[in-house]
Amino acid sequence: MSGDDTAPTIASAVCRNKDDPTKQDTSKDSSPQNNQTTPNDRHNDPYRVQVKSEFLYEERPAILAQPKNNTERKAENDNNDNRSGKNTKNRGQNKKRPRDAKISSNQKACLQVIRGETCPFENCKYNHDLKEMLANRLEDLSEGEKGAEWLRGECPNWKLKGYCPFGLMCRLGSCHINMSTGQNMRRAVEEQEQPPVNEDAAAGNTDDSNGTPKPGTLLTHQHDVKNVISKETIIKLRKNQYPFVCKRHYEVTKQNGKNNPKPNDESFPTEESTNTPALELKERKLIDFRNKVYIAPLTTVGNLPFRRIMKQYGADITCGEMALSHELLQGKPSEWALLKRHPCEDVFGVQIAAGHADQYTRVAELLANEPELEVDFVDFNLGCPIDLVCEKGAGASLMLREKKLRGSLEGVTKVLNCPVTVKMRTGWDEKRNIAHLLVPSIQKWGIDGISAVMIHGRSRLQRYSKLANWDYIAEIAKSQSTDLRQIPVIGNGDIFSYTDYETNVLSRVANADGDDGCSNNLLPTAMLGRGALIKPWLPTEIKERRHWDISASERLDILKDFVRFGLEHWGSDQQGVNHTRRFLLEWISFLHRYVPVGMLEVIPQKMNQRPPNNMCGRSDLETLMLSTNCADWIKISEMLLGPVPDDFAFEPKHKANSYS
Ligand SMILES: Cc1cc2nc3c(=O)[nH]c(=O)nc-3n(C[C@H](O)[C@H](O)[C@H](O)COP(=O)(O)O)c2cc1C
Repeated sequence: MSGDDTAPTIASAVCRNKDDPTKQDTSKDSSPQNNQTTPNDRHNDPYRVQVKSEFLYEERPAILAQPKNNTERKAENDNNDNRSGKNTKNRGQNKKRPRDAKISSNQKACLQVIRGETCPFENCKYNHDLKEMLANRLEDLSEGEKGAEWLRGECPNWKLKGYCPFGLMCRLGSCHINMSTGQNMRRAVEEQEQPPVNEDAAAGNTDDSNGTPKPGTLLTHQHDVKNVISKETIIKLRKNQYPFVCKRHYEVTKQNGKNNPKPNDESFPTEESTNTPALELKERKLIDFRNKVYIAPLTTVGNLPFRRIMKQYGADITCGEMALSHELLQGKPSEWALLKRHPCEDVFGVQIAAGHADQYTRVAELLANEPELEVDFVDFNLGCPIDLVCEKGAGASLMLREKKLRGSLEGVTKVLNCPVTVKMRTGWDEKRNIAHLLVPSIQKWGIDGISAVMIHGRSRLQRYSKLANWDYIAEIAKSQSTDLRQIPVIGNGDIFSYTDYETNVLSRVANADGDDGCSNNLLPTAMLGRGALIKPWLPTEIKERRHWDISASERLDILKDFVRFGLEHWGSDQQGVNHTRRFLLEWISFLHRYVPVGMLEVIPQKMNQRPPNNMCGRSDLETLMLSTNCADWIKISEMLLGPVPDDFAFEPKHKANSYS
């Protein structure tokens, strides 16, 4: 990754040495640190990050935004409530969603015009006047007083493919729009690929208000499902006409007794469907999880652009965000988009949550049948603690329903020829952990194709509070019968440095070879959750066994890459910019928790330690990146994506980024 310290406004504007404002950020020297720690007896609080005293300020640095007082906060909340139309038309919408720049229909280009054709629709509400649109076009993100200069000439689609399907709507379009005619240009690039983005999106043909595609629109910014599922399949799913192989489905549900489909159920097997030939079973592929860095599924923040960053920093295995089976079965593009894989993800899994065997099995059929969709493994979600998911019998509540779980695993493994993994918590309630009973049960079912069980070392009720219980994870790994095929166990929780990995995982893998007669199924695998979010370079640290004192400008470079990947993935028009900003801010709500190694009194920082709230970094940029204030995160987003509208607001979605 290139550390471009000279060009961007950002670097020159804020990346200064703390003592001498004229000096650039000198923390760029990122030589490996040894594992020396300096115990600080004076502040021996295990729940606080021990920061060197010179990095604690008494007077708030000018670079930081002033925190809001209670009156301002209340006014803002009231304003948000009004805007979201509380209890009226916007009920059910995520009220925390940032308010983005609105684009009227007239500002959107008609698809036909962008293509240089005549629009066949009489009442088309989109704009047909290229000249007018050109005159009213929003300026490039890199232009203007507060523009993100570093993006100049960087339309990612144009750069990569020689064509930007967003045409006039592209917020970086100066490089590919003929400014006198409004024509969207093409240029020859080696190995030119087909434009990957939907042209409906290019013309803005999506419903901005809630991100739902209009009828007939398949691909949208957020829901670009090209290379995931065919348009025909989506249509069949929406019309309830997908020809599931009900015979197998029937066999699976029959084992579960009471959940057999009723004769009137749409899923009840018909004469015809029970005669459908079984899917051809191919040889099952294997995945070796040992000595790998595996990025855990992470809803919202574990998106495709983030996973590309993780691959750059040494992640071996990646997994998509949790997808809900009933939404997949309804043919919802936004849900299918969660299964999208980037070519750099060489070992990629998808995670499915369902409460019933027939749902799991049907999704598996779709995964098996869709030629575009290539997944290396399918992960069962038995860990999601959210009420909405658990109430449907999915997520962590599936841990409590063994029969359903067994039927689901049998159904899915019969249909798929890729490995299946199960990710679970320790149990529902920490006082009654059950994973050490469930894992041996799964083993006894003798289902071929289950290649690993991942244990997040907390109960459902604990969510993210308390430390992950690694002793219990080791106990689970030893709980299986030695007479049967052993299922490998991967532990997960609180890995925030290479020493955490060595202490929690490697030492237990080594110790378990001991003479207590128990077999050792704990794999030497670094499964990262929040560690990857807060320190995306953590895979490198683990592989190189070092605490990396990465500089603020290097960290900014990571964010620049994310923005480039985001504009490529979500689109480079205003809506794509809005999505990219939103996901960037969600990520920063984790990233700010990192305290640079060079500022630490005691190395390494631990996941559960709360940093002091009066820290300043070694440069203004580092100080800004340490800020816990949303206003400062927005400021960072403005450096990267240009200014936000005046009434822009953001609140992070995930409570898991708290320290509690
Ligand atoms: C923001 C966030 C989103 C998550 N989303 C998922 C998910 O979609 N599926 C899942 O199985 N676990 C999810 N998890 C749990 C993680 O995969 C992981 O098990 C957990 O964070 C424990 O690891 P950690 O202590 O290293 O963070 C999520 C965790 C976080 C913080």
